[in-house]
Amino acid sequence: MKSRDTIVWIEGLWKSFGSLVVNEDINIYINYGEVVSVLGPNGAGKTTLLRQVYGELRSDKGEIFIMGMSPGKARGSGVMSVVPQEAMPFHLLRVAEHIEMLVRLRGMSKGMIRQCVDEAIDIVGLGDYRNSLIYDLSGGMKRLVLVASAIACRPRLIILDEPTVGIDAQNRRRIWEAIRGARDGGSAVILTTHYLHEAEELSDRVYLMNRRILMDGPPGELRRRLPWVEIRSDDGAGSIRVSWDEAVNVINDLVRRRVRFEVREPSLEDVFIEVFGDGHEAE
Ligand SMILES: Nc1ncnc2c1ncn2[C@@H]1O[C@H](COP(=O)(O)OP(=O)(O)OP(=O)(O)O)[C@@H](O)[C@H]1O
Repeated sequence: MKSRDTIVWIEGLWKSFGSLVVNEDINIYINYGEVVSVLGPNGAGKTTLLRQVYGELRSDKGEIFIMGMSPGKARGSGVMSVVPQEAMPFHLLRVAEHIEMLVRLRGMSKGMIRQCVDEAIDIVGLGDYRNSLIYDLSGGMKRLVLVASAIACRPRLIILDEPTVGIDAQNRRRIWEAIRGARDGGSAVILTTHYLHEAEELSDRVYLMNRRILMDGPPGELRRRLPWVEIRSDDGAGSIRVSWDEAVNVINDLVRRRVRFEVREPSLEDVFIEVFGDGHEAE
């Protein structure tokens, strides 16, 4: 619901390319201090949606307000930052120079820049590479430079389109920490990812979309909408999915027969498969 805490308000948004409708009647809100993930299969229209939020694409119909401003105005006033899908940093700059340049472009006052550039470098763990030429960094480290540039000096809204694609586990965790830190500092973060475990770890709320929004809510709430629990036992029965009520009887029986077993609750990936089918590319 829209409230005093709402920073992004999207209502009745439509976008087509020729005859292809990519976003259909999208309604989304994001509050300060919230991480919101937009999830869906390839071609679901996630990037197209984000491009409208950061003012790179014009919507056909509907409204987007960011702190009460149009996306173009919000971008011009420096309240948001973005890491677009497949973005590359400027290769001929050094790490600290890159972050500083992007922060300056957002109009930060000079006195504060040094401190928040250093803070961002620390958060993503690039301290040893502060003065390295970006050209010489690995692909994953270049991604860290982009994320550091986006979170530095805490813009009110941070937009990240698949920020961890192709990133190793250690650097992925650094990006997660950066996102959590931004959230804890009061920024709103909107991101897309195909890594459902990542969405589950990070998000306060998720939107599942395929052209239009099909489901939304906190990950825990969406998981609880699946009416089963999975029990894997060593007695040859393999895995079975039973209702929560039945689970009590099954588990009592396994305990009585001294059979080893594991219980698995539904994950966000199970929700995704339920909504979109199992031909998706989630990890
Ligand atoms: N500029 C464009 N012109 C024409 N069609 C486009 C354009 N941009 C995107 N599309 C089409 O719109 C649809 C949605 O694309 P979009 O990139 O928004 O999906 P996505 O959910 O971000 O996909 P992915 O998960 O693969 O990144 C696709 O069918 C794509 O081919």
